[in-house]
Amino acid sequence: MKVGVVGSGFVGATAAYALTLRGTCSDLVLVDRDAERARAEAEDIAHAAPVSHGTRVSSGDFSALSGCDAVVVAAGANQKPGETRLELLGRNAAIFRELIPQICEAAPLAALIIATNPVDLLTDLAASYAPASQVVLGSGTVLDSARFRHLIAQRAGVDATHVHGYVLGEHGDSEVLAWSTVQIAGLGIEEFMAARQLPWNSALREEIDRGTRDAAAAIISGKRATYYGIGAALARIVEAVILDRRAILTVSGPTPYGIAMSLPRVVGRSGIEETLQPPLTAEETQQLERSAQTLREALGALEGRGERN
Ligand SMILES: NC(=O)C1=CN([C@@H]2O[C@H](COP(=O)(O)OP(=O)(O)OC[C@H]3O[C@@H](n4cnc5c(N)ncnc54)[C@H](O)[C@@H]3O)[C@@H](O)[C@H]2O)C=CC1
Ligand SMILES: CC(=O)C(=O)O
Repeated sequence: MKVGVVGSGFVGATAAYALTLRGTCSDLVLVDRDAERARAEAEDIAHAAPVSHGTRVSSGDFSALSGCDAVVVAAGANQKPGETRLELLGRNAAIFRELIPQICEAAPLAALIIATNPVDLLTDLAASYAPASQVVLGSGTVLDSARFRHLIAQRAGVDATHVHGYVLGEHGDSEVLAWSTVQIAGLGIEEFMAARQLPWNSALREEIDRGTRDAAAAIISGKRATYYGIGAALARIVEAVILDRRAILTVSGPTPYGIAMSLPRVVGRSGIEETLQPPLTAEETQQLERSAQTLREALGALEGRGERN
């Protein structure tokens, strides 16, 4: 299995490192318009291979992506403190117009896994710039769902891998924390906390909501970028695709709302194999519709400025 990473900055390099530590692929190639950066990151990550799974790690230009089964796309601008993800749209859409056709030409059989923000809109744009045969999906709210589960696990005092629950909609400020989907040991959050005699109330719920929604801004203000969480999430998504895991992940792709965003999906060799619609409360459904509206408006504004094509 061969995986490419285009954009070898904080996110791309960390995803490559996570893939190396997981032993997901035999070959990994890093590409960046800053070729020296890609070379240096590849060399550094390659030094982890002999003490992990022996992955062959290299760097190159687009032609080095030939034969890739999956390509992670993490090229483009990241947020500065105080900036929203949607504010990156114009800059990163311009990069994608040139970049996506080059990747698809070099690696026509690769599944493209988009991380660049705003990830839902760039997933939509990437799919429109790629041939119809190319699998394209976005990392969506896989990271947000992990943050949500982490914060719930802390309060519940259990292993986060045993906490289930989904963040849906935009990977961004309008995302929907679907509390009705949270399950621990087959119990809803309130039942679980009551069964363990742990405190649970609306203030704790609000604290988890804010902690999930504001996680990126809080990390960016402290260290300029987020990359460990998303690096691990991207490695997990790549693995689900190339190893046909049929994992349930909230990746971003087409929805009945007329825009790409996250819903729980079965992810395997052909990318999104199935989209699932959990039974949400009326309030969650409304929030999801508002999230879709936010994304449609942002894309409409880009089109209005003639910057889509
Ligand atoms: N989806 C998610 O959950 C997350 C997404 N991100 C997003 O990932 C993206 C990358 O973030 P960072 O790695 O922190 O930024 P970074 O600035 O560290 O890296 C971006 C890299 O892209 C490269 N690049 C730019 N244009 C290129 C092109 N045309 N061809 C090849 N390489 C190109 C740059 O040279 C740079 O090395 C941002 O848009 C950021 O917002 C970040 C964290 C989480
Ligand atoms: C930067 C970003 O999108 C995140 O960490 O969620």
